[in-house]
Amino acid sequence: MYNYCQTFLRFRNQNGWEVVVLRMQNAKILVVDDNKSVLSALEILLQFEYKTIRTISNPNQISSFPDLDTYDIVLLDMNFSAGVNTGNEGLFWLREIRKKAPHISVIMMTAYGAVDLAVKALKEGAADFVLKPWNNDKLLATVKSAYSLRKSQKEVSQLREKESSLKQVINQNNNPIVGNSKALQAVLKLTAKVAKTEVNVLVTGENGTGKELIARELHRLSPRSDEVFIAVDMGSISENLFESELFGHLKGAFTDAKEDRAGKFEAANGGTLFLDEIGNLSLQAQAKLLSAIQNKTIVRVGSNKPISVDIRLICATNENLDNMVSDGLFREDLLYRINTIRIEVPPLREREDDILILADFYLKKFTAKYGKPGLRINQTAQEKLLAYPWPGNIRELLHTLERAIILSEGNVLKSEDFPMASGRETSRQDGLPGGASEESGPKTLEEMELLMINNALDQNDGNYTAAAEQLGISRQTLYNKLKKSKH
Ligand SMILES: Nc1ncnc2c1ncn2[C@@H]1O[C@H](COP(=O)(O)OP(=O)(O)OP(=O)(O)O)[C@@H](O)[C@H]1O
Repeated sequence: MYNYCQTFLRFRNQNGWEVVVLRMQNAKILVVDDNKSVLSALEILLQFEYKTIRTISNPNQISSFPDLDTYDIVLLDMNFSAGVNTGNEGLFWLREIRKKAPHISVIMMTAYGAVDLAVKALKEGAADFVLKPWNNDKLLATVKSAYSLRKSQKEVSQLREKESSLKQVINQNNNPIVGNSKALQAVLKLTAKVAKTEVNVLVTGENGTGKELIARELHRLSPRSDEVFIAVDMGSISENLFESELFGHLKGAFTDAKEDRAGKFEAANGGTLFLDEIGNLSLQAQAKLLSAIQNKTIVRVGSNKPISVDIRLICATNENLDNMVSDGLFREDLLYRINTIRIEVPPLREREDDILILADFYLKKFTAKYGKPGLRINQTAQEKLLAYPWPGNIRELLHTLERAIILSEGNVLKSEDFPMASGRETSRQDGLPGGASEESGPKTLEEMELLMINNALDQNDGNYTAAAEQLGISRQTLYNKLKKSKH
């Protein structure tokens, strides 16, 4: 009696009876042998374990065998013509199968004493071989491991497929870079030039100017564009999570480490890692980052095993890192590492030519989103948009438009639909915000920003998140600006 114990599941039902269920593998197996009794013996043996068994006695049928590529395993005899023992026929058919369906695991069946032939077959891609006459248990074990191999190959290829579609989704840039100004065109030209290289890039500029868009463009135009682009906002990572977020951790390394986890460096391996708000890093975190960049290796928290990583690094900041270096707040050696090429994205107020083009782009986008086709911006409103200094840059412009479109009732957006807090034109026509007179009003951009922040906080009952949202800046930036104004 064969040992079928792995094939059955035994359990007791609610009446206490032992129930035995046949556990069948969903595999499809094809057996090719010119000896009919071999075919029936193998069919009987295998049908207890595997769902689909087909047999053919003439190998010529292999070429025209329907849905061959849906099979998982082929058990293939090495010698077909009676009296011929060279095994060449078997090798020929092995090649044919591998040509038509390279993923199939082929197990060769060879006569005792023909092991050298079997080795030849292994070199040509066979998964394994069994000697005839076979031992049932051994044959079942061989088929079982060939099927496990086949299953894991299937899983790997499915995972690869999923990975590649995920990469496409992650890398998909639904936000094109819009604008015609000379300043933006110069930035795009430099971006395209630098993208082809592997150098580390530092993208600088005020909040909302499009630094992340430029970083994505650098990746899109780079030789790594088929790999992932991973963005990390350093402003939102707390000091004690920095290491685990970036370098990963082992299970049990700290209280919340319930399982091993790869960090962003490993996730970005082969692709681009974008570290936004790099100026927010503590000196301690800067030292760890520098070591990872210099050595091109990371060590997961709780481990001492270095892991090599291959990433292209892009950093961004709205801070003046040179000043931070002078003030001892940023490591000079780190700045030197991340700063091979610097791309400065100009603020929107310095590229006025882009304002109406951007407004038109986002008008189309939001009118489609909110089902308000045909909405247009009238002349005075356009002039107001052009005159406003946009301290929150493009992010503020698109939030302003979105709000105006949501609240609009007619077909035309007028000046009063854009209640900006302040601006060159606004201050002339509508008076300064918060009742400030021209003399007592803010004199510098920083003062104006502070006034706007305070107004937004008032309007949102002191809620920082809502105020930041209204101004089109991140909560962290709002904090930074308030902190700066107190010094
Ligand atoms: N040239 C542009 N064309 C179209 N949309 C733009 C452009 N520049 C920026 N945007 C949009 O403005 C928003 C802010 O851009 P982004 O996040 O790239 O700015 P940022 O400088 O990285 O901001 P932060 O410093 O706050 O991280 C995004 O929604 C982006 O799609």
